[in-house]
Amino acid sequence: MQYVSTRGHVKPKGFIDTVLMGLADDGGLMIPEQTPVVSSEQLQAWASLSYEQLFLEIFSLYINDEIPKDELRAMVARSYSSFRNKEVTPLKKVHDSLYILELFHGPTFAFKDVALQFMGEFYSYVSKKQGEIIHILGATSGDTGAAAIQGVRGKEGIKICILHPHQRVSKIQELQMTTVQDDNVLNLAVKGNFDDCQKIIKDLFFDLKFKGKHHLRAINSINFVRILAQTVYYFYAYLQVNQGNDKPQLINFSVPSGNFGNVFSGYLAKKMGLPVNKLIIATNENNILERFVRTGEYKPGDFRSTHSPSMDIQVASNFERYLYYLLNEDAEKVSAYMEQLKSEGKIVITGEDLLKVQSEFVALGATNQQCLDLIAKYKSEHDYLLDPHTACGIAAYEHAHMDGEVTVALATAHPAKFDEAIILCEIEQEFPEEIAKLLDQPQFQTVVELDEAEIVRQLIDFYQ
Ligand SMILES: Cc1ncc(COP(=O)(O)O)c(C=O)c1O
Ligand SMILES: N[C@@H](CCOP(=O)(O)O)C(=O)O
Repeated sequence: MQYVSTRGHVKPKGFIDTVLMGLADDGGLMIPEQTPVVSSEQLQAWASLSYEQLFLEIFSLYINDEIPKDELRAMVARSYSSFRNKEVTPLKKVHDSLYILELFHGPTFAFKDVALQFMGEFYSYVSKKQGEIIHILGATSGDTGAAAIQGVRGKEGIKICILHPHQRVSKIQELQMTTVQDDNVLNLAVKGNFDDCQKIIKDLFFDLKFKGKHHLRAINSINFVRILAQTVYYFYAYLQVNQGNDKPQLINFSVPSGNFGNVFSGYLAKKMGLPVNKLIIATNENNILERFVRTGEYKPGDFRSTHSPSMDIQVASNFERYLYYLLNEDAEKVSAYMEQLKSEGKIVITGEDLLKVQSEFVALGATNQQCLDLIAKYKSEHDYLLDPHTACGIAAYEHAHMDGEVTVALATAHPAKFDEAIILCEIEQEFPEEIAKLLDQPQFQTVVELDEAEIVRQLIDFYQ
């Protein structure tokens, strides 16, 4: 399996080189040259596998044996040994048509742990085996940063710098990142929003001289391995829902979305042959994706701070990967569209292409009030406490009226991370011990202006 760029100007690369490259050198995103397809017989044969075994089967379709099987198995076992539930991503039945896939049982209580625990192992492996210098640079709206730091803290040969928007993440997210004292961790709190942070890191990754000189590596979902690791739980959920069914059912997934990484993993799983009906894209009031699915116009709007801060994102970086497939893998067309987005501030998809989008996705941008109402409703009707991101997912599911079909709603974070919203619903929750103990710890972070030159100075100082 070789990997190419959505913009067509990167020579095909193997798996490890693709992960190390992160953002494609031509500014695009790396994707597999062909998508491996899993037959229905193969899928059935996977039904009895554990999460870790399923991970190995799916990864073996993509990694060309570049990591010996026994080493990969050990990396996967270590990655998921830190999860509090042995199923890794357990599925809870709400009623016959709705299941909740809990993705928050990892060390930092959000779905990012599923991929980033493995990425920590991966970077450690290439650092030791290949002597690669690993200087991670990432941007976060709160969860990726915490999970990435947890995945590599204290690991030899690795340094990590995370940019987060100052005072725009939840208190627990901030504590998860900034109470880590290991020398290989730097937190820069940027006086801007997540889109600003993401733009800065993308600019730096695209400066190939700077990237090469400082050995920059990506942990955001611009990195294909993040996408791939996230496909595993779509397969796992499908197999769990259909366990023992003679006639396996097509299912819908409702996915709280921001950077479009999680839902793109679902799209990839579907491309690989997973019987998925609709992918429901749930956003908050930063509803660029909803507007895109409804009208075909992809146009970043005004940034809003909401009760689901991790999804306070206007520029969805993985949208480009979807565009590539929508445009029949025509890299020249993708490049032209991305150029247009830069120069005119929007892209418009029309005609057959728009119908195709609408046949694959349903989308809703939940308002702040809808989000809070859903949290209160599920607590009182189902005694289930949703976090505000998951609540947007459930709001989108209810709006889509998928009655009579089976939908799996992805629970992307634990409510304890977002008590600010839970309190507004007049609900008191008990914090898990791992979260409660963060509250009285000292914090380490450097607050910086939204100034790329200043951020670069901080990075050079840290990486040397
Ligand atoms: C809790 C939570 N839910 C949903 C999302 C959105 O996921 P994605 O960016 O993959 O669309 C994020 C952040 O990305 C998140 O942290
Ligand atoms: N919500 C994310 C934003 C970054 O997304 P990523 O999937 O590209 O890492 C976060 O919590 O940081």
